[in-house]
Amino acid sequence: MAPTQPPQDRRPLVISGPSGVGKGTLYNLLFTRNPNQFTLSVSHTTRKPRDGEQHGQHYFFVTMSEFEDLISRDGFVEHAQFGSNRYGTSKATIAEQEAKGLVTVLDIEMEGVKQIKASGVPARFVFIKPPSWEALEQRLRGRGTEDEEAVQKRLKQARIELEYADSPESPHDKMIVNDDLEKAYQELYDYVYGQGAGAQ
Ligand SMILES: Nc1ncnc2c1ncn2[C@@H]1O[C@H](COP(=O)(O)OP(=O)(O)OP(=O)(O)O)[C@@H](O)[C@H]1O
Repeated sequence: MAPTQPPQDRRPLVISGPSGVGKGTLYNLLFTRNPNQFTLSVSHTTRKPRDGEQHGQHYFFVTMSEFEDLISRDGFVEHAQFGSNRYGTSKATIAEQEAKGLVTVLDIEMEGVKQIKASGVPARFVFIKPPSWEALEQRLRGRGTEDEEAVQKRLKQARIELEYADSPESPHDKMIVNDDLEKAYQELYDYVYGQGAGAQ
């Protein structure tokens, strides 16, 4: 039987790793097999909503001045700029989910991980690794969501992320190689619920 209670350790779970390694696949398994215990963090962004995107579900869509106001009030655990748009995870968002008894999962890239670590906000850091470089390339291409230029960009960034994860500055509490999906899930589950929990 899957546990009906969230893990005892309710600190936010920061999941990072190169694009295409299977982060989303793994935490979505965690969510569906253990319902009502986890929640994926909803970010703030200054970019415009795309068709079908809902405020509060996909993102909190805010203006640049609202975003900057929140930065000045130290309201983010991490924030970044991509192109002309800003993205961030607010402290209030995490606190609201914690108050509901849920564990917040943050799917964050390397710079965000560094900021969260530096902020001192309590969190658990998990890094997902590919079994090999070739496997990562295959997964990124196989997913079919990016054109070749975007694949190359993601692979370049992947090298940087993997080097950082293996460096002494790496803040990760747990590294999981996502080779066999069920094995990787079991490792994630055991870490999240405590040693030897035994995935259902
Ligand atoms: N263990 C696995 N073995 C083989 N394929 C896998 C495995 N885990 C995930 N995949 C596949 O790899 C692809 C990338 O997975 P996913 O989209 O979850 O990656 P991601 O790390 O969340 O990427 P991004 O950071 O770009 O959102 C998907 O097509 C997924 O089905």
